[in-house]
Amino acid sequence: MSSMLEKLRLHSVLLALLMMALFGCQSISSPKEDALYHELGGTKGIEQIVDIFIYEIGENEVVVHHFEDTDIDRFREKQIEHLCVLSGGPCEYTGDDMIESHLGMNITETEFNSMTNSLITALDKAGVSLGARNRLLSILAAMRGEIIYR
Ligand code: HEM
Repeated sequence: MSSMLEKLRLHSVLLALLMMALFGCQSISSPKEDALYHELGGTKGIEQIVDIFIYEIGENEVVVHHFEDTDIDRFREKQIEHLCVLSGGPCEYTGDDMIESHLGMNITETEFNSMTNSLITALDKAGVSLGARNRLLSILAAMRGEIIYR
């Protein structure tokens, strides 16, 4: 009985290896893991989104005062990495976590919503589809509690 089980186990391992050789590892684990990353236009697209987003923040009177002492080059780099990772792209986020990044800012709900609107404008201007935009926004909305009133 146990050798039968061992044979079965061996067969499934061999089958999995065969599938991996035929289709690649990704298609077995999760075929669409990086779909959002591609819908945002990959790294080039995300860079463009973040550049427009930074411009929109500069035009946003509700939130811009928070950025008075911010190193914008670092902010740009960390935003690009962050959006890349959140959308399933092949990147590494090297910035601070969300609580730490916004500590002492006492960001209000109104400010959070206004910042989200600036991002929506940026996604719109970059030509991101409504579906991809909404998927990204729902990922970001989940971080709200880590960001406001810190
Ligand atoms: C879901 C919403 C948000 C996300 C995902 C997010 C993400 C980030 C990231 C990745 C960084 C870089 C961290 C680092 O430098 O290591 C950052 C920094 C920063 N964020 Fe946010 N943020 C959000 C909302 C907001 C809001 C609503 C405001 C202000 C109203 C804000 C203001 C800032 C500022 C000023 C910095 C730079 C801090 C510094 O100068 O060191 N963020 N954020």
